[in-house]
Amino acid sequence: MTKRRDIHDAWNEMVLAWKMVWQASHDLEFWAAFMLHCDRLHGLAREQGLVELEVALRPLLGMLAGLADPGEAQKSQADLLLPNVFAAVRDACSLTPRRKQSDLTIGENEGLPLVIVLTPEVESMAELLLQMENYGYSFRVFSDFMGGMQFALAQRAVTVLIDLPAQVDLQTRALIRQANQAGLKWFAMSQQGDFHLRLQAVRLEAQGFFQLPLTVSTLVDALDPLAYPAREEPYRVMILDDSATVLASVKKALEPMPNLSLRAIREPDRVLETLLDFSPDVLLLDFHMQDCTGLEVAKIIRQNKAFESIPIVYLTSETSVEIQLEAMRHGGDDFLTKPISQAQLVNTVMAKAERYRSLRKMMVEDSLTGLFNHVKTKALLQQALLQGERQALPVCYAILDIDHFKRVNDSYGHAVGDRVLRTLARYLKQRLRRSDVVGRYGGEEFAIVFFDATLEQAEERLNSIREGFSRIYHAYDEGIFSVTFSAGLAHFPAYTHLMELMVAADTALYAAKRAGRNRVGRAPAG
Ligand SMILES: Nc1nc2c(ncn2[C@@H]2O[C@H](COP(=O)(O)OP(=O)(O)OP(=O)(O)O)[C@@H](O)[C@H]2O)c(=O)[nH]1
Repeated sequence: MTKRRDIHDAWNEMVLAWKMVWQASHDLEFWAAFMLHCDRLHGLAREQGLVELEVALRPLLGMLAGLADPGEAQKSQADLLLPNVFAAVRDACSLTPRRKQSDLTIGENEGLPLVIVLTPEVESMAELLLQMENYGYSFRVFSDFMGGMQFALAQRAVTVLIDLPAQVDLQTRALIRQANQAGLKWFAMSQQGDFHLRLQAVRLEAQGFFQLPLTVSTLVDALDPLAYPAREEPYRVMILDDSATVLASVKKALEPMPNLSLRAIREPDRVLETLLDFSPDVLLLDFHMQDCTGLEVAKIIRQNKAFESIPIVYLTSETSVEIQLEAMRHGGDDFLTKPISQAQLVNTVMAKAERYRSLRKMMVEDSLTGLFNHVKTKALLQQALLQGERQALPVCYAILDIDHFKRVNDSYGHAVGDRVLRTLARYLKQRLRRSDVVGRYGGEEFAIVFFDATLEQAEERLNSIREGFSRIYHAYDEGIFSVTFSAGLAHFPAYTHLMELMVAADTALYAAKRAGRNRVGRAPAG
């Protein structure tokens, strides 16, 4: 994204120094360190003839030069000046010059979900939006609401954030109506959070309301479902019935259902292979077939550990309660008595499938972060290794551990610690490919499986994630802080067995910790 790496790096260091000031604005030493970084950036700007950046830095340097007894007032003053510097840095580093049509541009990357912000207070958004860039969004901020909305519509923005004035004027109403008509989702934001304004936002069909100042986590929580909608796979329903008439009527009832995929078979001896291949969320099973009973088929299915919890619903004309109870004792979950009403069939199938899905989700997901849990991550790593071996493709495995996480809990509280874990989880998911596996290994440890990636590719990706994550601010009651992580990386085929690979990554992680943390360690070639 940048062609002036040194400017970019100097700015990042300046931001890190600023964070220290933010946390202790009375500490002169932190101010002095911050000033050194400002000086350095200024020097680079002069060397490279970046006049805009030089000019933007001048008031800040002037203020810092006269600093004697710093505190909150000086912090606020610098807070006002920094967005200008930031905008000039962006201009200097941008591959393409900043387009004049928007007042502030964050994230030039093509393909990133675009968010448009309409606000008269353009500069006040700069820091927040810089943070959001780390989460994979690109932003345009407009003070001209009309121009901004046109841009949003033309560029198919994911959403628009509109700074609502206390009295929503006619022009803003017209713009909002235009967005609603085009199906463009928008959020209201305002310094005020009074009932009257919230009511107006609701009536104007806002997706949500943000009271300013806005935190990164609130914004990401609201934007993620729009930008990255969860891909809900259709429920898979399998039916085994030797009657063509029953199959036809079940198909007629279920096939038009959206979000449902049906697989029908008539031969009992194909049941195991079809279960394996189709992996249904519910099985409809004929109770009386020519060659065997449904009860016998259910027993065969339940002998197999992989299928022991699939819901089985019998289709039967059997009305004897005793026989039905006997069948339930042997692995059945429900009965549908023929002739089956369409509504009853659809309701039963959906209820069973939904419950089975959420049960399976609970079994594989970590409840805090929504990532795969330890057991599932390990199983997926094993699967990736087998696939890598079959297809002669490299597989990398990384274990990540947040640095000094105990201090985060001790200094800011367990709840803030939990939020950091969730932030890292979300950040990892956003920055990795869909084909990569991300899991929470336990505590403050995470694991990644990079499929079909060389050690160099995985290391580069991991380092970029590590740097990005270290730039994210985490908020607590009284300010902000940042954290880093260390990682250990090992790869297949250098390590062919699961345990060898995991131990190698673990050893590399501890070497990275010993070497000073905030780095990626590589396991030796094996
Ligand atoms: N908030 C929160 N903390 C957790 C969770 N699981 C583990 N922890 C904490 O994570 C911390 C891990 O601390 P240590 O193993 O000493 O390591 P560290 O402080 O990260 O230090 P290094 O790994 O050596 O950089 C402990 O304080 C645990 O209580 C969790 O789910 N939520």
